[in-house]
Amino acid sequence: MKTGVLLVNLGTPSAPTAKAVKTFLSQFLHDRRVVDVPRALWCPLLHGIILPFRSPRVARLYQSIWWEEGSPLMVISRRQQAALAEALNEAGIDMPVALGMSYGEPSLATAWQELKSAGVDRVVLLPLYPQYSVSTTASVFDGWARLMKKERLVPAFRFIHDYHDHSGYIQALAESVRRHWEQHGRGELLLLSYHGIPRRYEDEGDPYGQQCHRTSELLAAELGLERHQWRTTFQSRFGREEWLQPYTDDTMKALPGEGIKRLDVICPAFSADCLETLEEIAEQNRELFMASGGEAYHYIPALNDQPAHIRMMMDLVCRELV
Ligand SMILES: C=CC1=C(C)c2cc3[nH]c(cc4nc(cc5[nH]c(cc1n2)c(C)c5CCC(=O)O)C(CCC(=O)O)=C4C)c(C)c3C=C
Ligand SMILES: [Fe+2]
Ligand SMILES: [Fe+2]
Repeated sequence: MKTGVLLVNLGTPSAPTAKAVKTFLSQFLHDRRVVDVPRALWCPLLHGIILPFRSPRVARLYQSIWWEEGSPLMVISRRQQAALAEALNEAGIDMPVALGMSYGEPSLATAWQELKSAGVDRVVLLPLYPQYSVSTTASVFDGWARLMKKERLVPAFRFIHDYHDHSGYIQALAESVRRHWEQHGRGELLLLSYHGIPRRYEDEGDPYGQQCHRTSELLAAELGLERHQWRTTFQSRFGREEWLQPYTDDTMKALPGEGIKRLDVICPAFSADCLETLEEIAEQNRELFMASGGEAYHYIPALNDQPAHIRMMMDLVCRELV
């Protein structure tokens, strides 16, 4: 059998324009794993208010972080794909690596066609979400299952569920923080900000929040931090419902009043930098912290295509070869 790797991430608009953002948001926000409100209530709100008003506003945000080669999330994902393929090749492992996105292009279908053309009949699916969530990981599984419905011969496959406590992941994060401290000095607090989910999803069994807290504990232990030197928060709230707490933005406003003026922020749930880290954390939240009396604010980049991150991906994938 020939095994191939399918790296999956969320996806991103094809251009920083209102039209492209609307297309992307429409596909994303129609996914019942992401928004589970009954369609009769959700669709009028989505089509009447959210898509027309949010798309131009969010397009301006994408413009502020867009790179010459494209959306940071896409550019970094392609680099990860190339780096993993090279690492496998150097190790003498013949395993094609494809990239598929849950929303937009390259789709899972495009990625699967690439693997099929390379003669792959066994697939290791690696959703690049360290912490399992119904809104991300389960949605990758749905996308794969939908695709497989069209196949007569379903390939053998393995699905990497999560890696929130994988030692290579924790060490890669720790290495990144230490390197940052060596280059920029050390803040009084390390804030670990994770993408949020509605609190209700957790109440209904999503282990995401618990896995985020476990990642934080393991990283803090690896760095030898005392309990008052790190904190976990949740960002990127959407809609009126309660999401996982404490909220990142409220924490930013409160920290200087608690005497914390120098802050380091890392976003462990994002395997690649994107709008939610480069704009929301590195820009918007910096402004909140500084306007509330903060003096120094450093965003520590996502693991992206750092060698330690690629080594971790290789380990995750190679474990599935047995
Ligand atoms: C509608 C509710 C949302 C849930 C639940 C959600 C969960 C979730 N998302 C990520 C990672 C990413 N989110 C990104 C963008 C993004 N997320 C939402 C909403 C929810 N996310 C929206 C509406 C958007 C689009 C931007 C916006 O309109 O604000 C991205 C991609 C960013 C990019 O650069 O293109 C990522 C990655 C996780 C990990 C997660 C739950 C665990
Ligand atoms: Fe709709
Ligand atoms: Fe999101």
